[in-house]
This record gives sequence, C-alpha cells and structure tokens, in this order.
Amino acid sequence: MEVCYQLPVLPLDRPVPKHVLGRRGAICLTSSPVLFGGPAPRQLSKRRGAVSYDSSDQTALYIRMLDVRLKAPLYTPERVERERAEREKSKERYERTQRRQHTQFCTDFRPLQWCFGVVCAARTDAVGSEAEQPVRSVLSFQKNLHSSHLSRNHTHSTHHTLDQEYVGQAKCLLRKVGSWSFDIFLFDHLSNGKSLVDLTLHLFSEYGLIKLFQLDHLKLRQFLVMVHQGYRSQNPYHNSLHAADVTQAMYCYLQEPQLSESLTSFDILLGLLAAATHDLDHPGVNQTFLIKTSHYLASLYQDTSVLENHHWKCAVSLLRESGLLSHFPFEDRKNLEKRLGSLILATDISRQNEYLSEFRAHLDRADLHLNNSQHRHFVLQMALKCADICNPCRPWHLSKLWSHKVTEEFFNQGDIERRNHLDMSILCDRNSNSVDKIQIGFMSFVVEPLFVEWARFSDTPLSHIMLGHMASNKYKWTHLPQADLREPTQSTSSKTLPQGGLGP
Ligand SMILES: Nc1ncnc2c1ncn2[C@@H]1O[C@@H]2COP(=O)(O)O[C@H]2[C@H]1O
Repeated sequence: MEVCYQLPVLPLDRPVPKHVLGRRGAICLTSSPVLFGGPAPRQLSKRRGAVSYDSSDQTALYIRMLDVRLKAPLYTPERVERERAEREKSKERYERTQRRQHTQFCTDFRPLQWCFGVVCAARTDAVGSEAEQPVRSVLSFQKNLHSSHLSRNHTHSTHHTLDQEYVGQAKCLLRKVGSWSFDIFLFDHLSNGKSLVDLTLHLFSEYGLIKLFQLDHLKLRQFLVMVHQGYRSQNPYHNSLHAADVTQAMYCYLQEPQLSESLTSFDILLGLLAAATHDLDHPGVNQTFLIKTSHYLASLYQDTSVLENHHWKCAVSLLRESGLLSHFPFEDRKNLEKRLGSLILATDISRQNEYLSEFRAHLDRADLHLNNSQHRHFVLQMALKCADICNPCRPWHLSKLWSHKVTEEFFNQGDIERRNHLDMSILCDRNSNSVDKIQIGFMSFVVEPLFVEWARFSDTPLSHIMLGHMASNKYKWTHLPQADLREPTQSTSSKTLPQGGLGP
C-alpha cells in the first residue's frame, strides 16, 4: 500500500528548537515522532522530500515534508475493514445520488463536454440512442471526480493522507479569513492545493448556508472539487488559486456593513458561488486570441463576452451535474442560474466602463437602495468586479506575486502568437512590455477608477486600506530598483512557503 505522509507540525507556542533553526533539507521519518538525522526506520521502503519551514515572527513555525511516500503497512486489519465499509457506504450513496440525477437531467451538456474535451459524438449525433448512453459518458466531470485524490480524502480510502497537522494549520489560518491580508498562497499550501474547496466550504458553513438551504454536505464537497478541477492548473494566473483569492475577497466585501446588513442569504449564496466559479475552465488566453484563431467558443458566443459566457455555462453545468441544488424549486434554480450568469458576465473587463458609469451615476444621485433587490444585485456585480481585480490592492508581498503570475500568462500568449505569426495582442509581447509598466498602467486606468468609486460607496476602513495598498504598490512598481521587482525566486516565493522566507 502506498501512503502519503506528512510530518507533524512543531507546536506553535514554543520557541523554534535549535536543531531546526537554520536547517533545511531531507530528514528521516518515522510514523510518529520526527527524527532529525537518525537512521531511517526499516519499514520505509522509499523516502523523498525536504523540510521547509517558515518563522516570520519566531512563534509560528510551519514545517512540511514534501512529497514523501512510504510503503508501509500502517493499517491494522480492523482499520482496513472499517475503511472498506466506509468506502462501500459512500460509494453506494454516491451511485444512488447519480441514478436519481440522471433521471432528472434533460439539459444540454455540450458546453461541458467541449470544455473538457470529452468526445461524446455519439450522444449528439444519434438522438435515438441517447437514452442508452451510460451516465458516465454524459457526466464528464464524474470521471475526473472518481480519480481525484481530493474526493477520496473525505472517505479515508486507500490513499490516506496523513495530513492532520497541516489541516490544523489551515483551520487556524481560516480564523483570519476575513482579513484583507489573508495569505491565500500560504493557505493553499496548507490545504494541499485545494484552497478553493476548503475556503468555500468554510464560508458556506460560517454563513450557515448548508443548513439554511439544506445542502447535502457530500454533494457540496463534490461540487467544489469539480469546480477546483474545472480550473486549469497549468495557467499561471487563471487557475483555482485565483478563484480562491477572489472568493476570499468577495467574502471581505460581503462582510462590509452596507452589504452585510442588507443582503439576503440567497444573495450571499449566489455571491460566493459566482466568485468561486467566475473563471471556470479559463484557457489561459484572452478573448481576442479566441476570436482571431476562430476558436469554436468565439463563434458559439458570437465574439461577445466569450470567456465569461463559457465560465457561466461551465458553472451551471457543474451545479446541475452535482445535483447540489436539485432539491430547490425549479423557479429558484432558474433564477439562481440566471443571476449567476449576470454576475459572471459583469467580470468582462472590456465592459468595465459601462458598469463604472452606472455605478458613478447611482452614487452621484445617491439612489442606490439596498432594500431593492435589483440594486442589491447590481452591488453584488460591483463587488465581484472589485474582487476579480483586487490583487493590486493587496499587501505588496501578495500583490507582487499576482502581478508576476498574470504577466507570465500574458507573455505565454504572446509567445504562442509570435510562433504562429499572429498579431501580437496588447501587453502580451515580452520584448516590448515589462511587469512594472503593465502594473502601473493597469492600476492607473482600470483598478483605481473602480476602487475610488467603491470607496465612495462603502466608505469603510477596508475600502481605504485597499486604496492605500494600491497607491503604495504603484509607488513601488514606479520607484523600486529592478532587482526588488523581480519575481521572488523558488526558495522565497509561495512555491515553497510564501511568507517570511525559509531560513538559509
Ligand atoms: N495585476 C494585474 N495586472 C494586469 N492585468 C490584470 C491584473 N490582474 C488582473 N488583470 C486583468 O484583469 C482581467 C480581469 O478579467 P480576466 O480575469 O478575464 O483577466 C484579467 C486580467 O487580464
């Protein structure tokens, strides 16, 4: 049996032990205590990894064994039997749910199949044989789900991830989820790359949405795992970490007094769902690229909000596929799907001026009344727009990382365009653009105008903190020497541990 193993975390309330400070590298591992330097226990047939740790304030210490795999019979027969029974029970329950959903679905899953490259020609061609198609061929995401370690974690099945200490750290960090300086990169590490799943689950339970809307916990988790998997991890920027970041920002905005005092639970449910799904299956290139390469999505959505329409359709597909809201009355589901689309479509950055002018006009006339459901929806749209492009308003150490990630994605697109002799898209040519110039332009022309209006609307400490960070970040991009603006190296960036460095 192959077991994923992670190390216990050293206690947070004690000083960093001398033998840990200043050390980094491979260590030996036993099933419970951590030995630094001792011989490897005999049952370890394989070990590989490194310890990385972070102690930014000398009281907190994160320590992690990366990618360690053991071949060790750690299970007792009773435990194996108990877990087998749990697995069986969970499998039965899952299959029952899927059988029920299959009889309920009468929707067109084509966008879903396209976006994940599942070939279902038989299904679309042969209408007569549609009823005979197996569920799996239609529900493409389930295939991914079955093989996902994320979906297996909660059933404690064969690959038991001994991750409890990390989970403890992640839970600890979640207590600060409402803080604007919440470190999503660190949280992503602590949650094993599934920050979007864990964070959104946490927020759902924090708001009591699970109870209130009688959501099935298993379906919710499966839905979020599918959302996580629906993002392309190879994108430097538009991946599920960005979605987690936007969801966390959205939560901060939902907590602002104006909103928290007026939004309904349905608004909150919608706002969180929209944030988590707003960039689903982003291909890592922009709309211009899709149009000039005659991509099918461009023709499907007639060159208008191509990506946002696609994100929306993917989100709807996943909602239906998971059956998360299958117990809602039909009208409520329709309403939610429609409003979800309207929120996601608002993130089309090429329509920024439309939304901003309307927002400004409302503020000038002081006629936004949040007891009006349409006005509440409009404010949710503005909140999601802010959350989507809030990275320049984060503290420098986080903002800088996002800036490099988004620029890398732009430049990757430019490289493809160059190789294929296509016109270079704006900001995508690495030979004539630089991250600092892109940031200064983006902040001045896109971010600042939006956040100035948002501060007029909400006028809270947070809105001013965001403007403060943006001004200070812009100053840094303008004045710091190039060496300080470079992307943090592997050893100091979030790729290992994001904050505070790693020691020598
Ligand atoms: N820090 C940033 N610098 C430059 N552009 C950005 C930055 N953050 C977000 N964007 C752009 O803002 C856009 C918002 O919509 P998208 O997510 O489609 O694509 C995003 C990027 O093109």
